[in-house]
Amino acid sequence: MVTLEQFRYLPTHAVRPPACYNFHYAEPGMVAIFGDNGSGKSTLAQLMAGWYPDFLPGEIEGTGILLGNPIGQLSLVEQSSTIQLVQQSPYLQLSGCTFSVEEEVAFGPENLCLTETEIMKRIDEALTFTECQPLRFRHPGTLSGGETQRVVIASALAMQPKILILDEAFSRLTAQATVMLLERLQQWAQEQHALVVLFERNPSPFLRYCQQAWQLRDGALSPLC
Ligand SMILES: Nc1ncnc2c1ncn2[C@@H]1O[C@H](COP(=O)(O)OP(=O)(O)OP(=O)(O)O)[C@@H](O)[C@H]1O
Repeated sequence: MVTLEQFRYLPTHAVRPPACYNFHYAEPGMVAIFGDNGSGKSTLAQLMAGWYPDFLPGEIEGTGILLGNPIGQLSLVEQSSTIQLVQQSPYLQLSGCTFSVEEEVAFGPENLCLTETEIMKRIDEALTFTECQPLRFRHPGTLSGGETQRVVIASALAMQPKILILDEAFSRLTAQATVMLLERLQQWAQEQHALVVLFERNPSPFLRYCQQAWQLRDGALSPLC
């Protein structure tokens, strides 16, 4: 599903030498990439989410393939139905133009021109999955950090992506809610034949839910298990 071979991203006005990534994973399931603050996790997560070149200006070298498409070939909009990225700051990912959680989760699927029945089904499933049903009619702007984070994850799931990238997406959740979501995501990935890629600083509690893991350090990925 994701292949990076001698893949380098050279940002415009780079302040440090480019990292060289080697990464390949083609099975459904959950994997993780761990790295310290500033190790380049978010940049790699964005590259895997197809943000180059729309939101990552610069040059790329080497081979980078996402779901069979070379990185940079499809626009972000074209990729949104198959690849979703959830980032650390949930408030930045709300659309800002909806008045309820239900509308917020519907926002992506509505742009796919699905039937009303299919959209409602996806909303229901995503809200149940993330335990957001009680928030359904709340205004997104009134939610807590943890609630917003779960709504943003629900919005990504409602797109039924083949690659779901979660960049420190559990940072505002309780340990209990994190474990609940990890268990469900592990099962979801198998059922949907999808790949979940976690980007986190610490292996615990994430490592035990992953089929494979890597450490991002000094601009290179090395296998952790
Ligand atoms: N491939 C790269 N080549 C050159 N610079 C990079 C590359 N990847 C990241 N950087 C730069 O390194 C810095 C840290 O990157 P990034 O924000 O991706 O790290 P992070 O691990 O997500 O950090 P944090 O955990 O603090 O959020 C940024 O200034 C980014 O532009």
